[in-house]
Amino acid sequence: MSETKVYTLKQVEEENSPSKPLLVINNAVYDVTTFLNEHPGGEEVLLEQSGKDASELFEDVGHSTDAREMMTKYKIGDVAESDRKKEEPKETLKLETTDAETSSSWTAWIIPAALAIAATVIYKFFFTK
Ligand code: HEM
Repeated sequence: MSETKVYTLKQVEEENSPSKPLLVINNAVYDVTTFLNEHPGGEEVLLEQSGKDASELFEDVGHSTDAREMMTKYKIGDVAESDRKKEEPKETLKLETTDAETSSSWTAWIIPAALAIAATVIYKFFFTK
């Protein structure tokens, strides 16, 4: 825990071995060697994912807060900025979504407003007759 290194995904793959299984979860690197026997989900799933990014599977299981606290003991480093793929596209998508929502909300205002004006004009014609 004291030493925090920066790993590229390639380095994780290379340093990973059956005697030293490494996992990438949410952009952090974990050495689960001493945790294999303790994992309530079994050592097999950890070994299967070793050397890889297991974030999705880890989140799919819905690990508890206890599990998340526990994993800090096995953290040996972080994934290099250049290899952190997931965060960036999400931010870009969020911005795009916000833009689309903003423009569609304007459209959503213009259509009812136009309908209201049209209705007023039509009613006025009826009342004048
Ligand atoms: C360092 C990383 C990990 C830690 C500290 C950890 C810890 C735990 C803990 C404490 C539990 C018990 C339930 C809970 O408290 O949520 C659990 C269950 C489980 N874990 Fe993990 N886990 C890790 C990584 C993974 C990964 C990468 C996978 C899948 C590839 C996985 C699959 C499972 C499964 C399937 C269970 C459910 C077991 C059951 O309910 O029968 N875990 N884990």
